[in-house]
Amino acid sequence: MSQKLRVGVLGARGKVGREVCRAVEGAPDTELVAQVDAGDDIEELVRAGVEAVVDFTHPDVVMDNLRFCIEHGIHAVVGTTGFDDDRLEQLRGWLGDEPRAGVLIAPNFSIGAILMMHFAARAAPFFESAEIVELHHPDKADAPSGTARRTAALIAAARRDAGMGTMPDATSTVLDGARGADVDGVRVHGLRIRGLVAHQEVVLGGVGETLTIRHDSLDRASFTPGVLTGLRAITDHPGLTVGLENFLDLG
Ligand SMILES: NC(=O)C1=CN([C@@H]2O[C@H](COP(=O)(O)OP(=O)(O)OC[C@H]3O[C@@H](n4cnc5c(N)ncnc54)[C@H](OP(=O)(O)O)[C@@H]3O)[C@@H](O)[C@H]2O)C=CC1
Ligand SMILES: O=C(O)C1=N[C@H](C(=O)O)C[C@H](O)C1
Repeated sequence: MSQKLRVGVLGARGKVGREVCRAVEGAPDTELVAQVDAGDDIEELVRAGVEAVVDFTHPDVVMDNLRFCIEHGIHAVVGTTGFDDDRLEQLRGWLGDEPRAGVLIAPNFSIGAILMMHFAARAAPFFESAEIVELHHPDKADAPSGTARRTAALIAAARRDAGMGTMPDATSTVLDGARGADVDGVRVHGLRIRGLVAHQEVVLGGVGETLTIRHDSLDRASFTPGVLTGLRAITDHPGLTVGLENFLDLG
């Protein structure tokens, strides 16, 4: 076997970070050489000779972490949410025209969730209506979820490509928020319920029928096979990649 990839985890003591550390330690081709959490010194990544980091921290700190990694030529596989177009553009600027590092931003690393998004985009042109319900644990940092925002963007693009207009909705809303958030013209509804992990339904509707596509992450271990896939691919993909589906063959 060739040398193992030297991996550092940012957010190592967090809910997902802990699972990622376990997975990196357990895989035959990766080696966990640094664990960094809030209050630790990020320079530890350099001291430990990290080649690629995994970041599951917080939307407020992830950009500083990535700037450090890019400046030091360290590849990054990022699960942390909060990436809008402005942030992606900023990352492209830091990476420059001849990037040394690869950065993967993935709104969701679970294979089922990626397929759910893929199927929703494929189905969207066939239905007049489409709305998203995302359901998460109440300790989640942000709403709507990164997955819901990405799904809405994919559905909106599929509808645009198919020449579809706005969705039917004659409601006059009497209470703010009653119809959820408008993300690229797609309504997104968020639930925060103790006991849940990460779940999403896409409800599509046409004349006399509905199609519901649902995904459930029942355990945070669901994110780790995708993280390992990202680590194995990122060293050969300098520059910015958005979405793990770019490293999977979805047919
Ligand atoms: N893309 C995907 O597949 C998934 C993405 N996520 C996203 O990942 C992020 C983390 O989620 P989750 O694990 O549930 O959150 P947690 O709050 O459980 O974990 C985040 C960890 O990062 C630590 N942290 C804060 N600041 C820094 C810093 N500057 N450097 C290093 N570590 C830091 C936190 O410490 P402290 O608590 O002391 O602040 C905490 O231990 C969220 O944005 C979430 O939405 C989650 C699941 C899947
Ligand atoms: O915070 C979480 O838990 C999750 N965050 C990601 C998101 O915002 O989409 C991925 C998954 O839904 C779990």
